[in-house]
Amino acid sequence: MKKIAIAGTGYVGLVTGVSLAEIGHDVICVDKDKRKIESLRSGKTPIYEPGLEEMMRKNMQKGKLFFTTSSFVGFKDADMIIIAVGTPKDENGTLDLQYIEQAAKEIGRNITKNNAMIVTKSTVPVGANRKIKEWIQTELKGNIKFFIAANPEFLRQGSALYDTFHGDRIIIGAESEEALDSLEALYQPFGIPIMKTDLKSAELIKTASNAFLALKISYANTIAGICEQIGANIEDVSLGIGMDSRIGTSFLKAGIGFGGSCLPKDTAALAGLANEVGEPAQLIHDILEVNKRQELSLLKKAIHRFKSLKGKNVAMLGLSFKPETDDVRDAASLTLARQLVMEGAKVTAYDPAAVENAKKVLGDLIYYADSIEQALKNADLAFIVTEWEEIRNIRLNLFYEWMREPIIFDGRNCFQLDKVKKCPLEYHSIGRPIVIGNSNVKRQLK
Ligand SMILES: NC(=O)c1ccc[n+]([C@@H]2O[C@H](COP(=O)([O-])OP(=O)(O)OC[C@H]3O[C@@H](n4cnc5c(N)ncnc54)[C@H](O)[C@@H]3O)[C@@H](O)[C@H]2O)c1
Ligand SMILES: O=c1ccn([C@@H]2O[C@H](COP(=O)(O)OP(=O)(O)O[C@H]3O[C@H](CO)[C@@H](O)[C@H](O)[C@H]3O)[C@@H](O)[C@H]2O)c(=O)[nH]1
Repeated sequence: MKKIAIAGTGYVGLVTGVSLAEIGHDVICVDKDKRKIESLRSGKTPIYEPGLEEMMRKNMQKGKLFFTTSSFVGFKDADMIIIAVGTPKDENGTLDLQYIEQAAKEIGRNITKNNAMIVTKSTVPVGANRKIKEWIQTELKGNIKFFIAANPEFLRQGSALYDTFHGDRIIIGAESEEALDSLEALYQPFGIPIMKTDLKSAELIKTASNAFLALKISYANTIAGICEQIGANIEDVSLGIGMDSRIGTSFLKAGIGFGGSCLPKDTAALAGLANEVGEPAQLIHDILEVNKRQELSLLKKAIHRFKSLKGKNVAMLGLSFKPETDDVRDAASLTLARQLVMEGAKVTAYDPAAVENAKKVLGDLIYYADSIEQALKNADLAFIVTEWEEIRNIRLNLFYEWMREPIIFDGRNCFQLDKVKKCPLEYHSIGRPIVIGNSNVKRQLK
């Protein structure tokens, strides 16, 4: 069993640390954020991820998993150090390597073991691992030999643990056979296909994969726009397209656009790389353009429907960028909320997990509700932004009972049109015909 240190204890670092402890390694997670480390030490995960807290506590109790703010304590005698710090977008849209540089230099200053493996899991631009090697080298205190490897992460938030144990592939890029073999041995117990390649190819696989997923979504959203014009149904069209196994049904779900900390950022980074190397890629820019338009597509429909949203009470159901996470980074809800307020609407939002994070970004620009009912009470219209199960399972009649006007703009196509038709609702969704529900039922309900 190896002594493994993880630099950065966010979504990726924590899930990786917990999973490696679970298969028997001795893991220490290092993070600069004192509050995060305190919370982790007390057995509380600072992020919401199904199953994570339980598995974390189990491995802490077994003495397999530790947390520290000290790079010295974390890195000094590690056999392997996994870099999982953030790589946010900088002002030019490229990936900011400042945290990677800090972490690499701290690793260089503190490692003592010969032949230590330094593995980058953070999403980095092509060529970053070579820079990491140099940053480590400049700080080394003696003649210590180390290896570097690129090992991009493909987990999805909301199913991060599941993905770690059941992912489609593990990509390892390195300069030496020794490094490739050592990482392959580490990952073999997961039983997931492992692909070995060179450093640059591994780095590119990550951003190119995310941009392809984003491409599929923007494609579905483009086709959804056509469906709206001709009266077709995107749900059927996407299914029909995806049943061709060369295309596949996943990531063809039309909606209010893709968000999160990865798809938008990595697609922009790939477009930037293409420009930088003299291979301008309009296709990749267009993925982002379509998404920007898509985020405001429901708002456009609402403005068209009401002429003005000034003074309207708007309920917003869902704030996180997708269900089963409290993350609001690059979430469509943020763009939509800001725009609605600019239009003069009063927005009351509900989310089962993401209110605290949304408050950090939106502050008191909008109101926050503790329940779906509270958000919908007396609303003139409602937007559905995140398809949490609790939201998908709302009894449709409750929109009618609670809202002043049961007019819904559903950005996630949560409800089947034939069910909506039986209820007293006005229902606008994405890539599907508008439904004006049964007004006889409306009277019965009253
Ligand atoms: N979130 C995802 O689903 C996901 C999936 C695959 C890849 N990635 C990539 O993985 C990387 C990490 O993403 P995340 O979402 O886990 O980030 P995050 O922001 O949740 O966590 C990053 C952590 O690194 C810490 N940190 C920063 N500098 C440090 C340093 N010098 N030493 C120790 N800790 C330091 C921060 O305090 C923070 O806790 C990014 O490159 C991201 O693009 C993310
Ligand atoms: O058919 C679809 C699928 C997704 N989405 C949206 O796309 C965004 C991203 O979803 P998803 O990819 O499931 O979430 P992430 O957790 O951001 O995961 C992506 O980004 C991670 C970080 O790089 C990668 O590791 C994962 O493989 C990659 O799926 C969300 O807003 C979804 O609502 C759609 O609109 N339609």
